[in-house]
Amino acid sequence: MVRILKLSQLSDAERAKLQKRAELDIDNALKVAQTVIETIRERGDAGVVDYVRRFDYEGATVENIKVNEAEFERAFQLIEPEVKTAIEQAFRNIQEVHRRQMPEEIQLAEIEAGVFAGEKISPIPNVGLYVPRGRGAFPSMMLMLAIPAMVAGVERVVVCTPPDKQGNVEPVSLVAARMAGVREIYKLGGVQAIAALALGTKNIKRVDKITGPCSVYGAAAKRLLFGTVDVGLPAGPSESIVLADESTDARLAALDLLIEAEHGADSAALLVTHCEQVAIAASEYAQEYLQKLPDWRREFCEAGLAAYGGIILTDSLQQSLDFVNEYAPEHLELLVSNPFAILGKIKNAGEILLGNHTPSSMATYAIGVNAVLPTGSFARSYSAVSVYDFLKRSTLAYVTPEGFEKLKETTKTLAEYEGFPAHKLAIQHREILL
Ligand SMILES: NC(=O)C1=CN([C@@H]2O[C@H](COP(=O)(O)OP(=O)(O)OC[C@H]3O[C@@H](n4cnc5c(N)ncnc54)[C@H](O)[C@@H]3O)[C@@H](O)[C@H]2O)C=CC1
Ligand SMILES: N[C@@H](Cc1c[nH]c[nH+]1)C(=O)O
Ligand SMILES: [Zn+2]
Repeated sequence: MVRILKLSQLSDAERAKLQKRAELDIDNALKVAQTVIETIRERGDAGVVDYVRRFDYEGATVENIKVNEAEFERAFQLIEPEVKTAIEQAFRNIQEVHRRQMPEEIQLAEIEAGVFAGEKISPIPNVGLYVPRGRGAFPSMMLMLAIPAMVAGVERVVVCTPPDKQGNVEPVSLVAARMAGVREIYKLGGVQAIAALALGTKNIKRVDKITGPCSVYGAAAKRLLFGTVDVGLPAGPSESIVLADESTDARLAALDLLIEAEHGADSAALLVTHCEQVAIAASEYAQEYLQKLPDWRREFCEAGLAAYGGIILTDSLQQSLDFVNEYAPEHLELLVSNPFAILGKIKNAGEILLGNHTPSSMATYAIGVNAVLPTGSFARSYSAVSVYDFLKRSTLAYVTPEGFEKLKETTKTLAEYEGFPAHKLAIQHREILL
């Protein structure tokens, strides 16, 4: 049985524990990350290689940590035809979604007569994408990061992803990267990846921004290198809420609970409902479906559901909605009779999936919406990865002689008040010079 927790009977401490999820035990990882970062700062490529050898691939050398052309070609040979077809459809949909996000390059509006203001959008010149590979292969994450970067027009896209023990990068990720036009891939994971991208070495030029989900080690490195590089959204252990009402098919609720739970023992998979029958039935079905999973994934589910997840029984749909908004889940499935009717009440969620035919696995792989999402309650303020993660905005202004007349007194008055005489002079002299 998956545990059923009655929300009204939870103590404040129990509620806070749920809310916290698997708060990364980052202290130990911070110590490791500090040492690795300092070594890479001092020893550059040699330091990077030492840590690849220690953590991932014993045969790493300065030469072989960059994926070469032969490896890309081999990846295209290795990929199964049905996987290639699937990747192609995913690619098309992700590209379409992100193309539609692209704003106009230049926006300029007349604010008052002769005063034009707006923005110019430009891509970030160099970005590093982190594609994880600890507890699974993630070609889907390669697509979710590389496609928006490509659509945004980033000039240099660098990918870091851990090698396996034989020194190989997962081949479908290589195919996905190449389809998106990525040419520069390093076989680096965890701290050494983030440090190399942030600090730069002789062989790996530094980037302006790093984005991508990672485990606690990558997260620790990002925390320490914040200030040296833009580290993007906080995307850690996966979490979801399936919201159910009396109309929900408990089998669907149970299935979708397990989508999240199987990611890892640190995943937070929650089913939230005010309907006791649905809660009990879903708990039983989940037990049944768990038996269909391989041992290691089932163990992840059991551990995560007992520690951070489970079924939350509320008193009403409104209480369920309040819980959702307080929790701010990465993924939210509305498995209720009329999801559109309650959509307006959802305030905080990284992703909102509506109805019975929109399970979060489909959003992860095929729909086209981005599956790199903020976790750990950061969906309160951060958004899914999008083209905006790879763009920045310069404000833009143009003032005509007519506009100058309209703004000059205000500018002089405020410059005088703030005590900036050169600011005022630039206006006064223009009145004479122009
Ligand atoms: N929020 C989101 O959108 C997404 C989140 N995720 C999350 O990202 C995370 C990915 O983590 P992983 O699968 O573990 O992959 P990972 O690639 O982040 O971690 C593997 C790396 O960790 C390093 N490492 C492992 N043990 C170490 C040790 N003892 N000391 C120092 N470094 C060590 C190694 O260098 C290795 O390359 C998961 O929590 C997953 O749920 C994954 C996809 C999407
Ligand atoms: N759904 C995952 C990402 C994933 C990729 N592959 C499988 N799952 C997440 O939100 O973290
Ligand atoms: Zn997933």
